[in-house]
Amino acid sequence: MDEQALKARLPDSVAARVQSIKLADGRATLVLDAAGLEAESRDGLESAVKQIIGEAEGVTEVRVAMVADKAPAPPPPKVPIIIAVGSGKGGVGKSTLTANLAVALFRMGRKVGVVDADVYGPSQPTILNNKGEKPEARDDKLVPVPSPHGIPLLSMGHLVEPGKALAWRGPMAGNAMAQLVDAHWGDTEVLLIDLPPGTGDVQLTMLSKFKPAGAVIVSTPQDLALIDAQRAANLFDSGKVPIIGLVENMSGYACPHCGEVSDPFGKGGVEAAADATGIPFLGRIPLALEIRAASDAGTPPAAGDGPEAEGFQIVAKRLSEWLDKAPATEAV
Ligand SMILES: Nc1ncnc2c1ncn2[C@@H]1O[C@H](COP(=O)(O)OP(=O)(O)OP(=O)(O)O)[C@@H](O)[C@H]1O
Repeated sequence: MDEQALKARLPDSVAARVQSIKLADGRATLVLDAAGLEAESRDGLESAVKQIIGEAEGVTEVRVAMVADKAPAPPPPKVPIIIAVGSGKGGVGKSTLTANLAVALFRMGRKVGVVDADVYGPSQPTILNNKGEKPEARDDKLVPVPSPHGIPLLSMGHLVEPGKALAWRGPMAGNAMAQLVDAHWGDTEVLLIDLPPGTGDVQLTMLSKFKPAGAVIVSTPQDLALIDAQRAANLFDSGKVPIIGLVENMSGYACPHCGEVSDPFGKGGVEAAADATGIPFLGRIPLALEIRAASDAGTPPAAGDGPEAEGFQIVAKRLSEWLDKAPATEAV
């Protein structure tokens, strides 16, 4: 059998890639043009050629060399848009808001993930209901843990025993946060980061390593909480992170017995502060026992259609409008 007859055994699409073919002493040597092929297709091409040519009479060995002028450019890694959720002080409902915003955005059709960077008091595995699960690692990066509400999550709560991270010093906490963000987020479009309260190392690491596209700040209507919220806003401002807006949590309490609405922390303070500083006001979430009970039970109100879902839906809608116009996130 001569070389042309050997080439004729190959399908046309493969034969078109043959740059040279030689047959000597039973050994067939082919040089194939592999331009534009991904690694998997190259492997497939090589084994197909080896098989077809190897079956020809008089061929005892097949050698295939692939050449390509240019390797195909790998697709650019997809980077989710990072939104930080911060507060000046603890206990104002930042974690509750983050989880419910994620769920509300998901129900609006967005692919959302959550990073629980609150290394000192991780509560997202409880709220999003995947406590006790452990993320796997692939190629030195963590794989987010799915949750029943459609939100993949990475939390320090998945990695350390409750309370263990309390003794961590700043850089350790910052590094831990970096591992949670720089993970296999797949096709996640929006990553909400639940930050620890205040303006410490985790926040600084985040600003230097993964600059968020924007920040949402949560406050209660109390004067002191507002001053702290302003401090958090200043931190984002100085890191040139646009502040998407302020959310007032625990505003107005409806008594479950008589229905009377009272304002344990004052009313409208956050909106007034937003007006005064020119920061957009995204909405208010009432203080409701159901919100607390639902969070503890791993059923965030935004996953249902009860009255407690409404405030979260309004804030999520405003955030979604902001996302439509958001600038591209800088590479992670
Ligand atoms: N609107 C609300 N109505 C009733 N309870 C709420 C509301 N928002 C939050 N809570 C409850 O208040 C407590 C603190 O909320 P959360 O953990 O979300 O605050 P946080 O700001 O993230 O606190 P930390 O920073 O300390 O983790 C939780 O028990 C939560 O269920």
